[in-house]
Amino acid sequence: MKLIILDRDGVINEDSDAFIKTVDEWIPIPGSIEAMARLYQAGYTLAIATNQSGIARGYYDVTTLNAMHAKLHDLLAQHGGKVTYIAYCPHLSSDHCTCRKPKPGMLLTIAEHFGIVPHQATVVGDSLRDWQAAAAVGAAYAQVRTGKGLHTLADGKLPADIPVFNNLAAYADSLLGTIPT
Ligand SMILES: O=P(O)(O)OC[C@@H](O)[C@H]1O[C@@H](OP(=O)(O)O)[C@@H](O)[C@@H](O)[C@@H]1O
Ligand SMILES: [Mg+2]
Ligand SMILES: [Zn+2]
Repeated sequence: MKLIILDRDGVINEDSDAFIKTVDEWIPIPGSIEAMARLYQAGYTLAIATNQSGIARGYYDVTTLNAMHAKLHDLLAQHGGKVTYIAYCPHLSSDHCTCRKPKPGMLLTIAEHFGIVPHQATVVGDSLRDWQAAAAVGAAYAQVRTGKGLHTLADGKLPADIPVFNNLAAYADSLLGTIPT
């Protein structure tokens, strides 16, 4: 199985330091929906592992989160794409859960769901904690410059050999060997 586990905010959709609190604030990064559709049509299975501490903070609830993901599913369906599994962590760091990135709990849950070992997956993220979660289970990792990506890269804590892409579309182009349009 070719499994790609995507971070959500800053990779698929625009991120905000004020959190993405409503369906209207959930806005796809240009090219990301199309990139996910191309990956799906090329035989990749797509999943999402996303921290959503905004739930614990009371900024939005699970019903709103599900409405954001319904919007994502609809957009993907319109483009012939699909995301098969969405894992989210609703907790705060102080909750000491096992699912909040940088812990790999969501990656382990996703891998178990698909019956694979986690190191067979590739994680795509914009934040250091996305890489840390991937590294914890030996999964491959690709960094994007969107969302908090440039800030993450400027921090200089990512290993120098991590592949970096301008956005999810560029990652898909690289993986699929397509020439950017
Ligand atoms: O990038 P993913 O994991 O999909 O989601 C990140 C979001 O849950 C939010 O995560 C928060 O981090 P804290 O939860 O406050 O540490 C902040 O970085 C927000 O800007 C961001 O929107
Ligand atoms: Mg992110
Ligand atoms: Zn959690």
